[in-house]
Amino acid sequence: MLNEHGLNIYKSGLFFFKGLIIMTTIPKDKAIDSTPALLSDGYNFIGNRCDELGTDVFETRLMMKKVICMRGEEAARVFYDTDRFNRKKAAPKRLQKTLFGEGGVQGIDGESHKNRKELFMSLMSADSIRQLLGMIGQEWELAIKKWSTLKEVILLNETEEILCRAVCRWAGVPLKDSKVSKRTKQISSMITSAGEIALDHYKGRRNRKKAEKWISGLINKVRSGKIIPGEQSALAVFAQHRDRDGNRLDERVAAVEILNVLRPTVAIGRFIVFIAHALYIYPEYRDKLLQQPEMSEWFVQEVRRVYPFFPFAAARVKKDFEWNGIHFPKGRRVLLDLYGTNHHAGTWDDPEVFRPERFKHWNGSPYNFIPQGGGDHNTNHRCAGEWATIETMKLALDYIVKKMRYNVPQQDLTIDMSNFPAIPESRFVITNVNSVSST
Ligand code: HEM
Repeated sequence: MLNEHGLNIYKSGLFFFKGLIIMTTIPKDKAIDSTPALLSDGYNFIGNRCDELGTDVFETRLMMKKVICMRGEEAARVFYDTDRFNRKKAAPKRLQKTLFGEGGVQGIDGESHKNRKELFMSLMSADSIRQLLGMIGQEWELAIKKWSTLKEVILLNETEEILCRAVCRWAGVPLKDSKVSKRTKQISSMITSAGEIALDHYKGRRNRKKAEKWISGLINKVRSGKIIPGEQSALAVFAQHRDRDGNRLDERVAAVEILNVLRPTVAIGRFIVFIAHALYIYPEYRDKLLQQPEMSEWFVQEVRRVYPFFPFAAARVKKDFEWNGIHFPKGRRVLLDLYGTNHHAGTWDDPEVFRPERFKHWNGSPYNFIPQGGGDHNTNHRCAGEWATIETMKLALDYIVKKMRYNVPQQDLTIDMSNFPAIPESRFVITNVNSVSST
């Protein structure tokens, strides 16, 4: 489209003069509203448009509202600048009703965010993560024994149960054997329903309500002294925390935050399925993993980089600012493409190729590899559980490669990139599972 000066306003790099300031017109998506395109392009929605427009930042409309989309290391650096962006009212309501919950750490800013985040980070000491891994390891041992008696195993469902049992124990949340399946399904539904429409979405909302009620009940019992969880457990930390004025967290908000520990830990099951998928597609890495101790970390990082999980992070412009000559108006919703940044050709050679060795030379930037958000874990909204996730994945890789044998029968392993969150259609079925003794 041409503007009144005959310039194509959809392309980046064109300038117009406004007084003495040189402003770049933000490249614009051609569609009147791109919501249908978001649903069909899925994880590639921002990347496809950036490639078409020759830019890393463009404006579009989603649900008829203007949104700025960005990708890449420099964009991430700006996005995580807390002087420029806020999280209040940034995430769509439908995500709050299913995935995140309302009133939780994801949607708060400034001092209150820092204080709340401290509670999460206090759970993530090396010692505490070691304890979690110990519990997950015990569950893996039991699960592999059980799987060897089964005709077939759906890896996603089973690993979610392993993680649900372990994280509840670690978090001080009592969970009877008879309730494991029900609670795992409830938690898993919060994850899958976030991107669903109609019925499945409402099922997710219902499951969130039930889970919040369950955890609120436990918080009540802790506060009235009916149960005494481990001192440093998530249940104790969130139920007993008092702010500077001596006030407790609202019971429902505390429940949301405890679920902010349980839910994403169960979600690591998805990354474990991607590990199994990658080992199936690239079997040559099995030997490398046995021979090179560093390979385990690189492999896990490459799985987090290549496979689709969290597509975007959302924020709102805190006050008007200019970046690279582009105007960001106060209040505008901005989406940072997490998946697209991990696949950015400016940072990653052959970004679509699965090559764990690339992590030998990764520069460790907090802005170019951001599957769980970027910036600083304490002061930004970067995932509190990132280290726990990496260690849990390394443990799973160890079990899958060294402590069990299995077959991968014919099945539909297609990963539909328009599904949020994406997963192989079959959820990864394995058969003939045998445990391998370590002697
Ligand atoms: C399955 C693996 C995981 C993925 C893909 C993941 C991804 C993410 C992402 C993308 C964010 C938001 C970043 C942003 O908004 O800038 C986030 C935030 C968060 N994650 Fe994770 N996460 C995972 C595991 C975990 C685990 C294991 C925990 C806790 C035990 C956890 C706790 C949190 C919390 C509390 C936040 C909010 C942080 C804040 O708002 O300051 N996550 N995660």
